[in-house]
Amino acid sequence: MSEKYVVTWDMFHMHARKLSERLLPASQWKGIIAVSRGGLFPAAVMARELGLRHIETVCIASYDHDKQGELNVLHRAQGDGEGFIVVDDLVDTGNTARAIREMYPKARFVTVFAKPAGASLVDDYVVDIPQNTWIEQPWDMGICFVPPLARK
Ligand SMILES: O=P(O)(O)OC[C@H]1O[C@H](OP(=O)(O)OP(=O)(O)O)[C@H](O)[C@@H]1O
Ligand SMILES: O=c1[nH]c(=O)c2nc[nH]c2[nH]1
Ligand SMILES: [Mg+2]
Repeated sequence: MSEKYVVTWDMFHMHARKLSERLLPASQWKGIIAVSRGGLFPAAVMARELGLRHIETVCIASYDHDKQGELNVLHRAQGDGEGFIVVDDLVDTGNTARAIREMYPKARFVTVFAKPAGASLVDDYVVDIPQNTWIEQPWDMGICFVPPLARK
């Protein structure tokens, strides 16, 4: 990927709150299925905002840092997703989203970020990101010392 889009915790929180607002009224939902691990972060914010306490996971992995491999489903919440919000942090190529859609055809599937190749696979998302851009999520970063420009 040629570009980077750095996400701070503050911005992530703000976007996840915006996504929650669009899912009102909360009474229509039985709970949330988080696509672990990335989806755990927005799921926590959404659960708080919508007053939902039934949280399930579907544990699916495909990337070794930025290299995509085969989809590996380690655990899945039961059912067809009826009455549930399925949330992931982002949709990129759409491979994960396609698998999720098949598993939970009746759920409302949302993400915080979406790149063009996968955007049409989700019911809603907050931020458009170009396809050539890697999203650096706040949980993958840390605060570090930056030497002053004039240091020898
Ligand atoms: O649209 P795609 O190209 O499938 O990519 C999107 C998926 O990739 C990342 O998860 P990853 O598989 O890296 O696992 P993680 O959530 O545990 O970090 C991200 O959290 C999405 O789930
Ligand atoms: O942190 C991440 N940033 C991305 O842009 C991405 N695409 C797939 N998986 C991803 N993980
Ligand atoms: Mg993920």
